[in-house]
Order: sequence, then structure tokens, then C-alpha cells
Amino acid sequence: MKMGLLHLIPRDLKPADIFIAFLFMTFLYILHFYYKHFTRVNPLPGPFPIPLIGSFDIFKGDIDAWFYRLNKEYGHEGVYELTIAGKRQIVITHAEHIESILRHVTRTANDGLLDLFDLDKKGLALNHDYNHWKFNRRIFSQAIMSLTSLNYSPKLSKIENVLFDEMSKYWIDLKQKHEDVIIIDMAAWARRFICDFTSYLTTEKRSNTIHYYHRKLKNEVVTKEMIESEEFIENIKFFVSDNQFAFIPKLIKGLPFIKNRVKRLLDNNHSFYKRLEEIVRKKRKEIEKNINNNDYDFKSKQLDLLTSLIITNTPHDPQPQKNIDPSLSRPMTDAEIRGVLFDAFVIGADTTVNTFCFVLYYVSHNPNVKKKLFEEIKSVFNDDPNRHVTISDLEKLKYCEAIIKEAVRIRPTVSLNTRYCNQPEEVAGYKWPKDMIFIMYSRGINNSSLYWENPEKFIPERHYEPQGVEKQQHKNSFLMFGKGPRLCPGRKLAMVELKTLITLVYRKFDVELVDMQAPLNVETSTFTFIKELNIKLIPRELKIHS
Ligand code: HEM
Repeated sequence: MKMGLLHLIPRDLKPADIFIAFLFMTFLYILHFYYKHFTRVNPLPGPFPIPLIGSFDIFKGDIDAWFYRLNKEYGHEGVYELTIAGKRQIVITHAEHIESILRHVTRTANDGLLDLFDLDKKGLALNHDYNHWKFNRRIFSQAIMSLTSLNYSPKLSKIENVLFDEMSKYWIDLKQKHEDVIIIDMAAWARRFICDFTSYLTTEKRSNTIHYYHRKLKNEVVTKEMIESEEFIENIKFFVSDNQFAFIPKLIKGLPFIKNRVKRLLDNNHSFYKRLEEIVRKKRKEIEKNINNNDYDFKSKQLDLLTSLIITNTPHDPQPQKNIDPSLSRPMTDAEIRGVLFDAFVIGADTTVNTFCFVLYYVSHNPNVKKKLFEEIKSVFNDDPNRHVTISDLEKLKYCEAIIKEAVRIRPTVSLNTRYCNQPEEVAGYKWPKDMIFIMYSRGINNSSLYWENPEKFIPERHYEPQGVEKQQHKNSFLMFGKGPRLCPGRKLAMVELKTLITLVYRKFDVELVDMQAPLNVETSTFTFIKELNIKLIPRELKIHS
């Protein structure tokens, strides 16, 4: 058959003919693209699209800043459109218009390179396949929920306190003799802290990235184990900052500049997958050894995330589910577990690191908020300022929680939230055919004066005192963790992690920005990534009573 087709190509074809044919095909493609554009349903305002890529702005590096500009230009009516990677997308900028799309389950159309990256049917966040997603979601949600259960939470608090004690000792060690303050890049430290913490929650063995980073700063020898931990961080960083290349159309993946970037991202992911799969294999061996040791009882143990993922739907499952759909009742494979671990480390860790750094940034710009936060911490730890922060302390730290929400409102770490509608849907007063992609622009909604008084001001009280809650607030004007079936499964864990870490930092140190004029130093792809946050730590000398 192939030979037959080759015979149809004239033998005396010259390079010039091939070039002309190429130009002709390109011309036809462009004609078709603009024909479709000018005859599209419900034309909306938005930037004029460029065939295949949509806009050159997606290659400029700061996608979030681009959306911020577009919101100012086209967002007034609550909905506008743009083309990204050849695909028309409808951007929603008013809270009233998002309810109908939140119940949809798929995030993006399956026409980019996600299958090349083996992410289209793996994990949760980028999974397109409903059945695979549902299976992963049920097991991952249950495993992650047990980490914040009454049974596990004392362990969770303990490890965060212990890691913080270690990290703060490193900070003190970095203090120059003649200085009163310690200057650090908090983004670099927080990224490593959350990585070591997440590793512990996953396997009950921490990684060693904070230790590595301290030694690196002191020019001291680092061990092979530390370097391996650090490579983990590099893998996460690389994916977070370059992942837009996983969404580009297949048609252009071979173009010179793009080919290289796709290859680098692929190499990065393969080495990351290998590391994760090695962790799963080691844990399986450990579990098998425990099972062979007959007196091991999973019911009486506080299980780490990975053990829960491995033993769910096996005879050792401590909480076997009855009457569930048979397609959901099998155990996970190693590759599936690797998929959800990828989410925990990439999505879970990075959102938490960004949010933590944004809190420090906004609190430093608002001395009254800082004072009130410290007053709250003092009132809770008056008995002993050095004791471990526990889950029951966190319940009393209401102002701290309001600060986290306000930081996320003003600068959400997930500012673009997409839904793909695989059936016709009415959105923003327009009837849309199936196969449309909608983007909820959370940063625009969170900062709209339609829902928030003085939206540019950092006022935690909005989320705190009953009388201070914004009166005209729409129920979807602040979706910190999303909504509907794809709501963030790590939301409870994230709040515990953040409240504990913020309390530990402000209890021990006063925090100031090195440069009060500098804007937040972030890089955005489809995720936001904090590059650097230089702060001054002023030790409180633990005189919390005075
Ligand atoms: C401050 C920290 C966090 C923020 C602001 C955040 C926010 C979000 C948001 C907005 C979504 C999208 C929800 C939607 O589409 O409706 C999401 C999804 C997700 N988050 Fe979080 N998250 C945080 C921490 C975590 C943590 C700690 C984990 C796990 C360890 C986690 C795991 C996930 C996963 C797996 C998804 C995808 C869920 C799905 O598609 O079914 N997140 N998160």
C-alpha cells in the first residue's frame, strides 16, 4: 500500500517543487484557520489569533502576566476569547459565569503532547481519561485524607516541627557574627523544606535537601545521597517552569526550537519517573517483608501515603470499601502510583511553596497584619514559646488562616483553571457546542472590584471577622482550592502545612523583605513558580513573654 502511494509521486520532483507544495499547503492551512476563525460561533473580543501557536506571548515566559494584561483589556464583560496552541479558549472573568463548567471533569482537550509525556492517563491533575482519573482520584483522596486524620496528625505535626528546628538551626548558623539579621532566599529554603516534608509523608523517610542546601551555601562537602535528593528538586523545578511544552500541538513538536525544549522536558520527566518508580519498588519490598512477618497489622499502624496507595484494594487494606464499582476495586499498579506521586510532588509541593512565600511577602508589606499575627501566636503559645505546634493549636490560629486566604486571593498560585466541556453547554449567556475549553481566570475574579472592596489591599479580616466578610461576595468569587469533582484533594493537608510553617517562622523570627520595592519574583507557565524571595530574619531570642 505504501509502495503504491510512493509510485504516485513524480520521479523528477525537484526541491523547488517540494517548496512550492509546502507553501501551498501552508497557505491552505492558514486559509482554513482564518475561515474557521471568522465563521466561529459566538465571536467574542480578544487578541487576534496567529495560526498554530495562537500568540507569540506564550513563548515570552510569563503567561500569568500576559493573562493579567488581557484581563484589563478584554475582561470587563466577564468573558473574552483567545487562541492558545491552535485551540480557541473562552476565558471567564466574572464569578457568575463559572458554575455551569465547574461540574465538568476534564481539564483540557486531549490534543497536545500529554500522551508523549505519559500524563494523559496517569495521576489526576493532567489526566484526560475519566475512568483512569476516577480510579486514581478515589485512592489518592482516601490516602491523603488519612494523613490529616486524628490518628496520623500528631506524626504530621511532629515531622514538620522537627524539620523546622533543623532548618532554623541552619539559618542561625548562617548568621554573620557582626550582624543582627540573617539574609536568606526563602523561596529556595521553602522549596527544599516542603520537598523533605512531602518525602517523609510519602515514605516515612525524608529527603536531605535542606541539609544539602545548607552545606552548599557553606561550601561544605555534600554526600551522594544529598545530591540525589537535590536532583529531585531540579526535576520538579524544571517541569513546573517548562510544562507548557506538554500542551503544544503535535504538528509543531518537530520545529527546531520546540523540538529541543520538548526533548529536554521529556528527558527531565523520564529521570523523574525513574526516581519515583524506584521509591515505589523499595516501598513494595518493605511492605512484602512486613507481610511475611506475620504479626504486622496494618490496621494498628499510622500509614504513610505510599503504603496506603500500595495496599488499598488488597487483602491488607485497613479500610476495605464495600459495594464499590468493580472497575475501582483493584490495587494500583506501580506506574499508576508513580502518576499520583508526580502530582503530590509537582502540584502539591509547588502550590504550597508559592503560597507560603506570597504570605511572607504580603505580611512584610503590611506591618499591622504582622503585628496582629504575632499577637495571635503569642496568645496561643504563651505557656511555652518553644513547644511543638500541634493540630489543636492550629484550630485557634484563625487570623493566620485568614492571612493565607488573603494571600491566595490577591495572588493565586493557580490563577488559570481550565475545564473542557465534552457536551453542549450554556456559559456566560451563550450557547456553546461541545469540545470547548473554558479558562476560569481566578486571579481576575479574586481581584475584581465587583466582588471585593479595595481588591488591591491586603485585608485578611475579609475572611475572618463575621462582620468583615464582603457583603456582595459571590459564592464563586474566591475558589482557593477549586470546586466540583476536581476540587483540590490536598486542601486540608495544605492548610495544616502552611499554618504550622507560618507559625513556626514568625514565632522564632521577625521577617522583613530585603528589598521592599521589588515585586514578587515569579516565573509562570501554566503553573506559577517563585524564583527568589530574599528576606531578613531577625531572631526573636525566644522572648515571647515579654
Ligand atoms: C496552598 C496549597 C494549594 C493550593 C492553593 C492548591 C490549589 C489547587 C487548585 C486550585 C486545584 C484545581 C482545582 C479545580 O480544578 O477545581 C488543585 C488541584 C489539585 N491539587 Fe491542590 N492546591 C494546594 C495544595 C495541594 C497539596 C498539598 C496537594 C497534595 C499533596 C495537592 C494536590 C492536588 C491535586 C492532585 C490536584 C488535581 C485534582 C484533580 O484533578 O482531580 N494540592 N489544587
